[in-house]
Amino acid sequence: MANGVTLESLRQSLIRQEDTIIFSLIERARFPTNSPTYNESYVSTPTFSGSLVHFVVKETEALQAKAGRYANPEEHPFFPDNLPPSVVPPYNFTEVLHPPAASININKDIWDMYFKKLLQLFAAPGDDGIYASTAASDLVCLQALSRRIHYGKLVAEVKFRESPEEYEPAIRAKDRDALMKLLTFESVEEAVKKRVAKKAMVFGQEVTLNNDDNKGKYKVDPSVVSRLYGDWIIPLTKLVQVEYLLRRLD
Ligand SMILES: O=C(O)C(=O)C[C@]1(C(=O)O)C=C[C@@H](O)C=C1
Repeated sequence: MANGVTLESLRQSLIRQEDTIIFSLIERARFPTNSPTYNESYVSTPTFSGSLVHFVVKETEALQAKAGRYANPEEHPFFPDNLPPSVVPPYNFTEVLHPPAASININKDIWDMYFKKLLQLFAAPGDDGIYASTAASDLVCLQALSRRIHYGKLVAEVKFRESPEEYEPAIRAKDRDALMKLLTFESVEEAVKKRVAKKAMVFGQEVTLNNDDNKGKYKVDPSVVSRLYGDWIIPLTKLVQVEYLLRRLD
């Protein structure tokens, strides 16, 4: 494969990204749900009105755009409209993806999934007033999830290059179901779900000098992490793969 990218190397990266995602969930779980962070009338300035989390993500993305973050094809902003240009020298990222990939950004779905489904599964109900830090940890979670899910573009490219003759008829027929079948490896998905639960146990345990303390107490419920992957993260990664493949022959 050109550029040294293989399905195996991409899977290794997805495995490493599990660590980032699980640590980000553990950090967010330090805070209770803190619902005022998501109140649409919390911030009102002459140039912005909306929730605190929206404000923090939008303003942070503007700064990171200036620092060149979104010149990297692996990064996708949640609020792409009116982002300022980069002020840093351009880096020549190797082009692995087919150019229409750039039009795929499912962060809106990721945003909705995170706030409507995921958050209440791992943040305890309550309000401690620490809203700015809560929003900052939400941003870290969202960026880690977005990076992982959009990695589907690379995974799909490699799968296509490995067997174009299998994918081309389904792409031409715009047959989403056939593409979904071709790109699915159930045994890999099962391994991912088991591994992330195990990582949540290891990373989220209380570490004490007395081995017997806190047995079975985790900072984020391992079965919830497994469910986040099985019900949302993997399906959205597969959705990105289908979207990418549908444009692969454009
Ligand atoms: O490893 C792959 O082949 C992927 O496409 C990644 C992934 C995942 O999201 O973890 C998605 C679809 C496959 O069924 C297995 C795993």
